[in-house]
Amino acid sequence: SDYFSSITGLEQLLQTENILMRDLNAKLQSTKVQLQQLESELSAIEFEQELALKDTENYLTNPVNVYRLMKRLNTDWMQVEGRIVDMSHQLAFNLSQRYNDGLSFPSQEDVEGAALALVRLQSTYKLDVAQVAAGILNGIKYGTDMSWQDCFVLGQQLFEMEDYNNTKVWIRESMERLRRQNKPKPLPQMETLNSMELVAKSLFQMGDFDTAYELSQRVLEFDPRRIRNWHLGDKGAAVNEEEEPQRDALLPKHSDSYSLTQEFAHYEKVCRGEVEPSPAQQRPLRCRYSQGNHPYRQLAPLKMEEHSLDPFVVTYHDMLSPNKIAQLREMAVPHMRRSTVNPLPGGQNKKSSFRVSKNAWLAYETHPTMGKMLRDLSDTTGLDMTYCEQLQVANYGVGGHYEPHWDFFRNPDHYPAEEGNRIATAIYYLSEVEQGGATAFPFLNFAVRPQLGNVLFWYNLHRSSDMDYRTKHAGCPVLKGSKWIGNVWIHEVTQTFARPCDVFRDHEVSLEYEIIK
Ligand SMILES: O=C(O)CCC(=O)C(=O)O
Ligand SMILES: [Fe+2]
Repeated sequence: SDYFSSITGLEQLLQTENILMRDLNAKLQSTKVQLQQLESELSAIEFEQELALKDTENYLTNPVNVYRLMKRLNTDWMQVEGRIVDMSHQLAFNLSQRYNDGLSFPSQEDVEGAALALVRLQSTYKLDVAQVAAGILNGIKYGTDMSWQDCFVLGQQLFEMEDYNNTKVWIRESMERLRRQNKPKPLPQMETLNSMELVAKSLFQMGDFDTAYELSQRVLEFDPRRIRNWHLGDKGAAVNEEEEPQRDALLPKHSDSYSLTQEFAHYEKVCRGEVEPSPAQQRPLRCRYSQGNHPYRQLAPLKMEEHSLDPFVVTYHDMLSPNKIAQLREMAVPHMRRSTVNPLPGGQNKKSSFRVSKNAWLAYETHPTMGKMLRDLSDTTGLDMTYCEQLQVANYGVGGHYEPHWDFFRNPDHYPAEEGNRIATAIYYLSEVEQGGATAFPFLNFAVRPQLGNVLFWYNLHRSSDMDYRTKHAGCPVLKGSKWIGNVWIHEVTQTFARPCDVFRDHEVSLEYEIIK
């Protein structure tokens, strides 16, 4: 499972469908030939029957005809039976067998994850549902239209996830699409009509009369007799209060309280690029050549772009070539697992909708490219790399994201005392992203778009080694494309000379950012 969290799993699913498709096609082709044969045999028999019916007595007094009638019934029809049995064997289509053969299928959790991702994108980027359903993202048409059934199933999924606001939007889009469909509408399967009725009844009970009405009208258009399912006193319509406890509130179950805060709404704005730092913040910022901390950089100076001076957040351009990036990603793919959050050493890692991506940890010693990355970082930042975590390569699929968080640990049990906390973070961008997927700093009012080979670097701690709460950051949801990054977390203890501590505690400026607003 966990196919929805990154692109690598999805490729397997595409492969599964490709195999199923070829399978089904082969079956259809081979049975087509057999069906044609049966048809021609049938018409030969029909011909005989016509002859017989025209003049039955004459027909039956001919010994040849009698013999052939006998033979047809005694053997030919048996063969027909055999052929049909063969055909049904050939047609047998057993998905669970394919599952056991090792083909990948998404689980219920995957389908829910994909639905959640779609809704997350819709809300973060303020997308119009009608446009999403038409395969259009921010004005660019990428995919094919969703059918009314696709939209309905998504609405139903959201209903089961108790996200009622979005249920309504998608069910309405589905009904709108159904209404607009000009060509004759084939009668949907009975299960579809049943589900439509069921959702309509639930919406009715929850007080969303408009959507319920709309839905029931479309059902009745298909099958007017179903009006009887709506008669008063109908068992199906009346739900026993005791069996079905009243739902607390019309708030989506999946949405934790954080996503309802002002702070979160502001973060979404930063992801959409609707805010920018104040002029006072921006004025001192420069793009410049820097010699870093290594004499070699006098010949090949670094291209440094400042995003913020306090806290210090910068981009170093062109730190890794496309070739090396390809190598890294290749090395990571076989080890990619669903990302977890805040693992306590020895504790249970947790999957979470807070962070939807896959990652792999790679040891720097295993490949010269990675060793070189560390040396470059050290030369660039002046930091000592003795205590840094293994390289974490992460991949976000469409809808993948990492909600605002701090990289430092607030609980000292989460890091080894001899290494200290995460003093700095360096993110290598190992891909670009067509739309979305920026690294956002909601308190600093900017977001950095992934650019191949760039490194985003910042200090998580004040010089006094207090935590700098202003460094809260996030990976915005990927709207189109797939995002790859390499995280390097550098720890505090060996940095005495590289970044001498301040005698004064300089952390007051960031304290107010600890509180969620
Ligand atoms: O995906 C991003 O841009 C940020 C990732 C991040 O903050 C992390 O992995 O800690
Ligand atoms: Fe982070």
